[in-house]
Amino acid sequence: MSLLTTRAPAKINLTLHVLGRRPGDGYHALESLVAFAEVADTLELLPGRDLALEVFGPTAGPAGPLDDNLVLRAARHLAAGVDGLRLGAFRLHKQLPVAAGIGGGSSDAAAALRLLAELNALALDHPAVIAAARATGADVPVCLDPRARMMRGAGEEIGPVLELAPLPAVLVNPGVPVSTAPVFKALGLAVGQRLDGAEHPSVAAGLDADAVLGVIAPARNDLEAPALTVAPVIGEALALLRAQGGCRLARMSGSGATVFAIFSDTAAAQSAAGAVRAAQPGWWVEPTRLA
Ligand SMILES: C[C@@](CO)(OP(=O)(O)O)[C@H](O)COP(=O)(O)OP(=O)(O)OC[C@H]1O[C@@H](n2ccc(N)nc2=O)[C@H](O)[C@@H]1O
Ligand SMILES: Nc1ncnc2c1ncn2[C@@H]1O[C@H](COP(=O)(O)OP(=O)(O)O)[C@@H](O)[C@H]1O
Repeated sequence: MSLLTTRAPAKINLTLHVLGRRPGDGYHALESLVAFAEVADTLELLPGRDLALEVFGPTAGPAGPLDDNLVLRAARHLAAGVDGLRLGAFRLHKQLPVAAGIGGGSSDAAAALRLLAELNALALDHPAVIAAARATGADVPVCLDPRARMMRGAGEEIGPVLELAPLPAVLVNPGVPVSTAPVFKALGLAVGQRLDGAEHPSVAAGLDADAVLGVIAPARNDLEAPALTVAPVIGEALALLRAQGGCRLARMSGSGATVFAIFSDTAAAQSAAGAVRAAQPGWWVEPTRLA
């Protein structure tokens, strides 16, 4: 079989409610409306006997050692679950910011599972594929088929595709890597402790942009306050986006530091991205659509 290719889009948590900290594994129980951006890493697989990986692109260095790369980890988990799995050499073009709350590594891992599933004629809902996704990281299952949906539990419960209207948006990363674990830790929850914030609104399928805004505006990202204590520059990025014409909502994604803003239309998003780039030339700024 010849070269297989897929894109690994940035994951955006339009909402992220923390319900509490589970007894047992101590992971946090979440309720999150997840969508995906157009901006993406790219992953290729050249089928062959041995598992290999080459990483290149602007954020290849920050992604860390090759052997720890989530692409290889996901492939090894799947190989452990499927006898005689056909493998090959991956080539990852890494351009998403790393440790950024947009699940770049998780999306790369999910992309690796998609390519291996294709090569081995496995369905994406094959139990071994699901198990490998879960074993690789909490965010990997929702990235397997990257389309807007609800994510619950620690990330293992995935709702149906919601077919939301694409939202014109701008993503901004202020250049500070933020690891996920310290942000959850800064919430300060004891194992078994539950939080009683307002319930997550229910999200119907097929909503237009106004209706999506109506649903997410009163919801929240409960990791925003703890992330601000770890990286106060997140507050500057939010303020800059909120000051742009046509900005309807600005919020942090995941555990940060990337923030997103939803705009009234694509032209407003493009012009806001230009203004943010001019004000902060060192920041990562991407006009995009979320769906
Ligand atoms: C916060 C979220 C929201 O989508 O995204 P990111 O900010 O990472 O993009 C995810 O829950 C992150 O998923 P992921 O980055 O795959 O997490 P993992 O590698 O499995 O876990 C990293 C660490 O985060 C904590 N963790 C993660 C998920 C969760 N539901 N509860 C947790 O407490 C644990 O301390 C764990 O050791
Ligand atoms: N393919 C990959 N891309 C990015 N980071 C990776 C990858 N493989 C392993 N990692 C490691 O995973 C950690 C989390 O990365 P990432 O998925 O970018 O975080 P986040 O979900 O917060 O955006 C990084 O610190 C990095 O060392």
